Amino acid sequence: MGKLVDGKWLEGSVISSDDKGAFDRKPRTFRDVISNDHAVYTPESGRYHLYVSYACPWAHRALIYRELKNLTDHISVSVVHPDMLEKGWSFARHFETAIEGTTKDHLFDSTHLYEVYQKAQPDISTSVTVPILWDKKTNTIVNNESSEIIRILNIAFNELTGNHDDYYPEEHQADIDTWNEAIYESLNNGVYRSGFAKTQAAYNSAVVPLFETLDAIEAHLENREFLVGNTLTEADIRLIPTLLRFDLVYYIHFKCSQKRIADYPRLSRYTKKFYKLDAIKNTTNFEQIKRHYYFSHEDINPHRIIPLIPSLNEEY
Ligand SMILES: N[C@@H](CCC(=O)N[C@@H](CS)C(=O)NCC(=O)O)C(=O)O
Repeated sequence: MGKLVDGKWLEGSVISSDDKGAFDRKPRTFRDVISNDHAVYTPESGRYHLYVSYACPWAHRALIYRELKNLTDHISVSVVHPDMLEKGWSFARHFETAIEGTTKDHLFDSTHLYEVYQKAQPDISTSVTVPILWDKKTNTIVNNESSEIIRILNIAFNELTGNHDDYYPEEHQADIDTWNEAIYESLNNGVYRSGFAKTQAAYNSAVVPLFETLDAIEAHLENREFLVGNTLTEADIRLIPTLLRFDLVYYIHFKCSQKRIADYPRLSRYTKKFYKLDAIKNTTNFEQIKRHYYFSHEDINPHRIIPLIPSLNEEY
C-alpha cells in the first residue's frame, strides 16, 4: 500500500499513522457531478469511464448501478487486478497469471492505477482508490466517492437511456439516509475497522456495533423484503456488497466472527434473493473478492494463504 504525495508514489511503510510533516496533508478527492445544466460535465454516451475492482465493495455499488440503469453501453469500464500490493492497484497484463474478469487500462494502458490519478493532476496528493468516474473529454476525474457516483448514475443519464428507475425516491430519502448512516458506520466501514484494528479495544468497539446492526437488520426484515418501502433502494444496494463478502472474507480475515450471514435466516434469504438479480450476479466475482483480501493485507495474513471455503457461487 501507499499513496501519491506531490504526484510521486510513496510506499505504505513510510506513511505510518504516527508520521507527521510531509505526509500530514489531506488527500485530494474529486467530488463533482454530471448533469444537464453542469458547465463542464454533461451526460453523453461514451464520454465517461469507470475504474473499478471487482473485489472492492465501494466499487461494487457503482457496477451495480451501471447495470441497473442500463448504462453498460454508455459508460466503459476498466477492472484492476485484485492484488493491491506495494504500488497499489495495477492492471492484469503485468501479472503472469491473468485473472478472469480483469482488464487492461482501456484508456491509457497504464501499469498502475496511480498513473491515472497523476494524469488527472500531476502534482496530486491522494490515496489511490477505486471507484473512479473518469471524463475522457477533459481527461480528469469527475468523482471518486462511491456514494456520490451512485447518485450520479441514478439520475444523470436518464434521458439518454430512457431508464427512469429511481433508487433514491424523494418520499423515502429520509429513511434511506438513516439506514445509510447506520450501515456505513457499523457495517460497510465497520468490517474494515474490525479487521484493521491494532488494539483489542479498537477491535471490540468495531465488532460490537457491527453485530448490533446485523441483529437490528435481521429483526427489521421480519415480513419485509427491502430495507425501505416495497422496492429496491439505495439503502439495499449499499448493504448488499458488504453482505456478499461477509462469510467469505470478513468473518475470517477481518475477525467479524460472532456469526456468519448464513446464521441469520432473514439476512441470508435477503442476500440470496438479491444475488439472483442480473445486476448483482453479473457484478459479483467471488474469486477476485477472496484473492484481493487474503492476498493484499500482508499485516493480517502474511503468508497469503487463501482459506478453502465452499464456493458461494453454488450456495447462492
Ligand atoms: N470512500 C471511498 C472509499 C473507496 C476505497 O477505500 N476503496 C478501496 C478499495 S475497497 C481502495 O481503493 N483502497 C486503496 C487505498 O486506500 O489506498 C468510496 O466509497 O468510494
